[in-house]
Amino acid sequence: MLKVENLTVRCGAFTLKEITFQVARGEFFVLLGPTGAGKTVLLETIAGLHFPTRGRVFLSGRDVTLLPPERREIAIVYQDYALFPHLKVSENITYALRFRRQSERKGQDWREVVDLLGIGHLLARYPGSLSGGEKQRVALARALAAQPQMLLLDEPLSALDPATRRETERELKKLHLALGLTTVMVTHNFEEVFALADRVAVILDGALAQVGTPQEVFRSPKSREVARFVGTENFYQPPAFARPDG
Ligand SMILES: Nc1ncnc2c1ncn2[C@@H]1O[C@H](COP(=O)(O)OP(=O)(O)OP(=O)(O)O)[C@@H](O)[C@H]1O
Repeated sequence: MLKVENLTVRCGAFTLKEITFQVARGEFFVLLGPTGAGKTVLLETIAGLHFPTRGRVFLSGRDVTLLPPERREIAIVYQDYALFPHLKVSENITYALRFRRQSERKGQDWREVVDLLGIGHLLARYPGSLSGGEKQRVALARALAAQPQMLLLDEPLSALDPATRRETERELKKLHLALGLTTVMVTHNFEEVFALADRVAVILDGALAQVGTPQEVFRSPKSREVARFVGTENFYQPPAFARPDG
């Protein structure tokens, strides 16, 4: 579904180095790493908001490396929701559909997404009157109404209080199971990885340090750096063979 091949991206003084991984259709894939590791730059390169200096991005076998964002059929949702304050919730959700012909619309109707997210009662309200959790659901509904091939989420839950965060996490899981949409999410929250991810990629200092299921990455970190990041105490690397002097 998504194939990222040898991706190198320069962003100011920062470089994302030779990133290669694949995400299967319907998979929930998480990019995990400390602050400044390059997760957002990677996500935005997949979305077409940065262009790589080397490497390729393929979506369903199509090389989209040089395509602008609007031709990739990808939706991206940020932690700050980015809703239009002067438009009602319903207008926010249907915003991207205004220029589409009926014949181009496929899959589920936006009202089904509204039902799945339980936000039907909010349609006539303006974003300013919504709670953080409600805004995030509306932002998700707006992204999904455009019927993307893939959903990108940049720390979608990090602005929420712990209780709302867990509730929205469950909603996200439910939505993913219902729609089967290929999803790539950025986070530095370990709990979210275990609650949502089929597989996780650990990004450290602009490089991909390990990819695997959450269990594989947390129980068997491949390097001292990954072990340190995931907080594994019992990482053991046999000492190098000591050569006798002389
Ligand atoms: N447009 C830009 N111009 C210059 N440097 C940038 C730009 N965007 C990102 N960077 C730099 O690239 C590096 C990686 O940033 P990025 O936002 O991808 O990190 P992150 O892993 O998503 O961190 P966080 O978890 O804090 O969001 C940072 O050092 C950042 O300052």
